[in-house]
Amino acid sequence: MDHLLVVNAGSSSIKFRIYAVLPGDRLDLDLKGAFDGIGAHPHLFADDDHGRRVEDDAFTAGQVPTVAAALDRLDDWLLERLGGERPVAVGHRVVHGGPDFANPVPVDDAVIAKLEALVPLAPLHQPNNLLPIRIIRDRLPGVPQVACFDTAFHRGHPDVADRFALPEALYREGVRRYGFHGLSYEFIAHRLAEIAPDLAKGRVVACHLGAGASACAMVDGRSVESTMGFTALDGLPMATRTGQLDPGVVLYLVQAKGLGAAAIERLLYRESGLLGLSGVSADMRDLEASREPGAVLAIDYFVHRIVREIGALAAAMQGLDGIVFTAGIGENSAALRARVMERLAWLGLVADPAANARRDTVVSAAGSRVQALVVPTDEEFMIARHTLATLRAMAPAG
Ligand SMILES: Nc1ncnc2c1ncn2[C@@H]1O[C@H](COP(=O)(O)OP(=O)(O)O)[C@@H](O)[C@H]1O
Ligand SMILES: CC(=O)OP(=O)(O)O
Ligand SMILES: [Mg+2]
Repeated sequence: MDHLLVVNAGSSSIKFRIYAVLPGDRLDLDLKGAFDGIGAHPHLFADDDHGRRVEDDAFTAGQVPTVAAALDRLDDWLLERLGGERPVAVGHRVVHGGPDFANPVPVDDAVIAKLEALVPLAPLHQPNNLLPIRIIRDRLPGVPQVACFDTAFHRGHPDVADRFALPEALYREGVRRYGFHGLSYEFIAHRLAEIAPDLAKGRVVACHLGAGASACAMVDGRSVESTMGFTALDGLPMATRTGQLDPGVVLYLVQAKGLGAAAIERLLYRESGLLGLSGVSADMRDLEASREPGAVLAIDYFVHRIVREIGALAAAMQGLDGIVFTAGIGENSAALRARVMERLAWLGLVADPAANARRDTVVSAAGSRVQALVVPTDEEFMIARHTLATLRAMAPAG
């Protein structure tokens, strides 16, 4: 039996899957797990194909301070799970594909060098995406690896959505509005076509609200706008990232306060967002449980910006047929969804509070002009499909 390994290394977690590749290239999940809470409350867990927990280990922050440290513990364990077998391929999420990569690609040294050059544009993610690629290249030489990009799904944007109002030369060298969370949005588009085919053909704003957060405008299943831009800093506020910020603030930090690039990067990527606003936590669960004024403000700001962006994306599409909530916060916080839906009443969205509390798929009321859905995302499934398709294109089965 052939197996496929999928690795989604993020800013604070490594999600992994092992799939059996069945005849007709159907994918059958064998193992699903994650090392999450890295640097805070590290936790390694995995479930087998029957959903039984086969691994459940908690660590101290000091034992697993970084994604690199987590990978150090994870690689032997994962190779053991493969039982000494070499997977047919390994698929990876890579956050930034830059101007060169609009599709998944087989990884070689030249590709790694190009992706390495994009590290400054995704400092929380790109180094963590490249590390497992290097580890597997060393430990399983010759096993094909495929990089699947968060930017790829957005590459068909109309020109006006792809640009900043900067001189053309900067656009040509790659200073563009790429958009991220593309694997997640591609999965949502795929899933909507199955569960709500009419809506899937319409105008939808999908809101990926996790540690990173963005919204994507989709028309007939294709991305036409994203709140994220050149980097995954733009748009909505996130766990520790600012979201949209007047670039004049950055000039002020340089000119009036003498901050250098490293200090600014730390501020914008790691000390801001829900954490910076609240002074309490980067985690929505902590904020929802807190009565601190900062925690209340952080959630108010998050809701305000989500609603603002949905309005802007609806205007960009000249109308709105539905919204989708996904990722950690979007899938799990009924309170957050309720507040967003309440503020979209003017667009014709009528919530169904009981359905929302139950986390039904459809959380808007029957007859609501704008539908609202909760759709759990599955970036790893999308990576697996792309990896297998890329593998088949490399070496046609015969
Ligand atoms: N039950 C819940 N209620 C509110 N927020 C939640 C809940 N469960 C998870 N979250 C939030 O989801 C976020 C993580 O989302 P996730 O999509 O897993 O992030 P990522 O993959 O980007 O690390 C956490 O910040 C946490 O606050
Ligand atoms: C692009 C991005 O922000 O990803 P994540 O939500 O995994 O941090
Ligand atoms: Mg994520």
